[in-house]
Amino acid sequence: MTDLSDIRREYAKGGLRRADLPQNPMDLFELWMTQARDAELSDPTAMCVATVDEQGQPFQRIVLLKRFDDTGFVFFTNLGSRKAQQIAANNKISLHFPWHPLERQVSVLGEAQALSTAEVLKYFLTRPKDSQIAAWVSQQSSKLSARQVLEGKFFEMKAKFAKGDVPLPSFWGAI
Ligand SMILES: Cc1cc2nc3c(=O)[nH]c(=O)nc-3n(C[C@H](O)[C@H](O)[C@H](O)COP(=O)(O)O)c2cc1C
Repeated sequence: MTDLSDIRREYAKGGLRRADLPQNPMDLFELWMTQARDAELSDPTAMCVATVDEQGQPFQRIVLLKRFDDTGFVFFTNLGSRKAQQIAANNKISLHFPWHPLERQVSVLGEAQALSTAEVLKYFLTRPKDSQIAAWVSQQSSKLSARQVLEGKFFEMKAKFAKGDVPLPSFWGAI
């Protein structure tokens, strides 16, 4: 067994005092997100989303948080993906922000629900054109025979949508 027990450091950035906790935990999240951005952490919006399959087996993957407010946290994904399918069967999920360079982490428990197409479209239109095209190409959670297949599909779609706007794929959404 590989022994990593000699990897350790002091965690001395200071603790969390009950007196410093705001009434609404989202206010603290907002402050900590601002601090994570100010600290120039790489990917401060990256969070692990845990879902479970029919056997109750959890699986986690990174997604990017795109919005949050008192009603919840929003990320965008392929609606045919494993995560979307697992959420459709069991919408209990957990989010985790690993802000360990700041000696912090945030865990969120809750129930996922899909955003309306109108809300998804609003965000989709703000994405760079290549990201819009990538949404068409990425069949998440399925096996690829070769990387070139994916790249080939991307360039095929790029040519197809060279002129005009890229439409919102029906299989792309937000949770
Ligand atoms: C830094 C990073 C950011 C990612 N952001 C997203 C995202 O915002 N939405 C998404 O669907 N997948 C994102 N992914 C890919 C997911 O981690 C995952 O591989 C993919 O969504 C398929 O997951 P699933 O098969 O469990 O559904 C990201 C991966 C990395 C490494």
